[in-house]
Amino acid sequence: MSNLSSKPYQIGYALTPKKEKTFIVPSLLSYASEKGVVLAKIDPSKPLIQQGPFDCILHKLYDSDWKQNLQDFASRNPNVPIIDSPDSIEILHSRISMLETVSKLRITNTGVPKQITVTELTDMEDLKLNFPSIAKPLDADGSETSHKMHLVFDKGGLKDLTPPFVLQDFVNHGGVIFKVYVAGKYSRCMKRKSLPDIPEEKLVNLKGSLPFSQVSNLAAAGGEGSEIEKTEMPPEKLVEELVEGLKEELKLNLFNFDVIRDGRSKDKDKYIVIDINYFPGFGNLVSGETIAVASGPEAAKRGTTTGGVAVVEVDCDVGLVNDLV
Ligand SMILES: Nc1ncnc2c1ncn2[C@@H]1O[C@H](COP(=O)(O)OP(=O)(O)OP(=O)(O)O)[C@@H](O)[C@H]1O
Ligand SMILES: O=P(O)(O)O[C@H]1[C@H](O)[C@H](O)[C@H](OP(=O)(O)O)[C@@H](OP(=O)(O)O)[C@@H]1O
Ligand SMILES: [Mg+2]
Ligand SMILES: [Mg+2]
Repeated sequence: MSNLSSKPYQIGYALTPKKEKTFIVPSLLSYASEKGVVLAKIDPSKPLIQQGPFDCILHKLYDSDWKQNLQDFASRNPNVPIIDSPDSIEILHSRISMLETVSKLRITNTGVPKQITVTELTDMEDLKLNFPSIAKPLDADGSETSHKMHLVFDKGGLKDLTPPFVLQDFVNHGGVIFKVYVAGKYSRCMKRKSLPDIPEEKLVNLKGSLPFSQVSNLAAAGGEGSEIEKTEMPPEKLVEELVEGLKEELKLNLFNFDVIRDGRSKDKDKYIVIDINYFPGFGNLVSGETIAVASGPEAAKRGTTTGGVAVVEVDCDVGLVNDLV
């Protein structure tokens, strides 16, 4: 598939400087232009309707001015695919509504860890809590603080935390996490280093809480004989059911979700979803992996955009390219 029209296909992108640096890489721009695709930087401080013209909008900004700007543009350009809809993205910005999407799926052998929302630290005494647990900021809006987490070993560990947060059961899972990247109709599951297990016998000596942030971004522990190498991938069918179910539920083209094996279960094929992210770091895919994103007609089928003609190909060495369907 390639751009059959003589006019270049214009993708307008609105990203933070950090995201632009990791995603709009020189190899992407040159590869895109070979396909008749131009990636044009949007100035989010100016009206979108005065920029362009655009055949597709790709964005990962969340402030209210940008949302209004995008809405004004969409109302005048109903046929331009927006990847992805702010309303759909919003569901992932609360760690409660995020995981509720998984609970709605009717898929056996999967689920989410138990979690409670803590809005204030009073009245914790009579709460039945499991330890160890993980305290995660309630908001998962991409801010620095949204990744600041704590392992909590006993009730005393709660006093240092700042509500609102979710207190999620810590589930031993063998120190390896599975990150499933979804881009339109394509998906890839990859292994990444995770928090190590906390054996019962160690727990008795652990008190209070321990801060950490974004362990899954640690360089893959790879190497011969490492935990990661030895760890089996989840059943393909289960991953596929989760991909299709979450695509339907979330109505998103670009996302990934974190899955861990449930070490509490006697069934070694029980896996739980612990996190879902909009427009993650596709460049983190193992080099040479190539996935393609179908928005436009694919997305239109799910009613997230109204048509449009974008199939984009992500190659972590090259980045994101758009082939017109
Ligand atoms: N319920 C859990 N049980 C065991 N380990 C967990 C659990 N939840 C999270 N973790 C560990 O903590 C890490 C960070 O958790 P999570 O992915 O929810 O945070 P995040 O800041 O949203 O990360 P990301 O960078 O993937 O967006 C996970 O990669 C995993 O190693
Ligand atoms: O290893 P991955 O690709 O999962 O790392 C992602 C991470 O999961 C989140 O999606 C980050 O986005 P925010 O949650 O908005 O912080 C991504 O950061 P970004 O700067 O690439 O958007 C990480 O790459
Ligand atoms: Mg995660
Ligand atoms: Mg996350």
